[in-house]
Amino acid sequence: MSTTLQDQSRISDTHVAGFQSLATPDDVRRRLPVPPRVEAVVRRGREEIAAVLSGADDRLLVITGPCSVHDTSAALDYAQRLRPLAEAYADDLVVVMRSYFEKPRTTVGWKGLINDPHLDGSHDIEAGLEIARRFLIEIATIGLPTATELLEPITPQYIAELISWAAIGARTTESQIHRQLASGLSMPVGFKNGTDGDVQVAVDGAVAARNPQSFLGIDGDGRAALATTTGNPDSHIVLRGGRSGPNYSTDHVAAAIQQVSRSGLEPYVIIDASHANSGKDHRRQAEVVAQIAGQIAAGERGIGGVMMESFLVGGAQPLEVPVRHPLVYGQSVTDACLSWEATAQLLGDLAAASRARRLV
Ligand SMILES: O=C[C@H](O)[C@H](O)COP(=O)(O)O
Ligand SMILES: C=C(OP(=O)(O)O)C(=O)O
Repeated sequence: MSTTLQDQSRISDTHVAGFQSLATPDDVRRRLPVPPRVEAVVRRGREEIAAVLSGADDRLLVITGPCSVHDTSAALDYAQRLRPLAEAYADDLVVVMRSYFEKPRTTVGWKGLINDPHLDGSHDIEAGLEIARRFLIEIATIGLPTATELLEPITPQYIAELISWAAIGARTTESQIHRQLASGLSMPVGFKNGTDGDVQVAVDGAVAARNPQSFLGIDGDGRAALATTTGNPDSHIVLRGGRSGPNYSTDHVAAAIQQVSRSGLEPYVIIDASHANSGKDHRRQAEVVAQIAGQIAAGERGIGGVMMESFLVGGAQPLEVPVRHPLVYGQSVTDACLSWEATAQLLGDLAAASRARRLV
């Protein structure tokens, strides 16, 4: 821990136990550079997602993967299984792997692999940033674009260049910091509706992100910097349900499309089948995906994408930090996930729905 002028003051940081300097974003990027194949996968992913969400590509975006990555080997195993299906359904689906390292908590809990990569409360964030970056390179090397939630305004400097789709989550969608951040990001960004179910905050977030912004950030050297952005043309909204209930029904989708259109956004939404749309019940999530597939097959063009929380083993297991007992391989330690078998079936159903939509 370093000693600073602030440490010598008795009125500053009275509730701070310490600061620890980290490697700068440029240090980490130099240690783990982007290979040309990875750059091509990230770029293609971004372009295809943007094309789907602007109506230029009539396929369906499917974002699928674990609620959180806690064991990179199991998540790589998932990616190896997902890749052949992504290829098989490439005429109908743009498949992107959920690779979530930052978990927003309702109150407290494990905050993800970047914050606590050893799952022991040591909060080795420097290691977490490198593990996340290495993992994203590995997934892109397999040939899959990745999706993540960006929760902290500083982490993007370390990992964002490897990501093809980003979410601003339900708990931060109304935050000016996150809207400003999204305005400078290089990939399409989805704003979730609020935890109370309010869709307008997501629409407002997407509009704010399309505009140029000036705000406080850090540069590649880790120094405080004035960041000026040009605005992100590929911001959109994600329906995830809320305390007021689910919002994936035909009526909810029609209302949301009207709402985004009124604000000047393209008439497309992504639907998250998990979270408050499924009550975090993975069995219910499968029913929600099936219902959404039905809407798509019936010709609903406003559904640009579907998100599924999915891992190798269905459900979720409790996580005690530090971990004292072996964890079930390939099972979520945060929200309940669809099993691999259920996911494979649903990917086929969504591909069939996307095909059917072209004929309506
Ligand atoms: O997706 C994950 C969770 O829904 C979110 O992080 C909140 O989790 P919590 O309510 O268990 O804290
Ligand atoms: C936390 C998540 O979602 P939401 O912001 O919708 O709760 C998530 O997708 O992991």
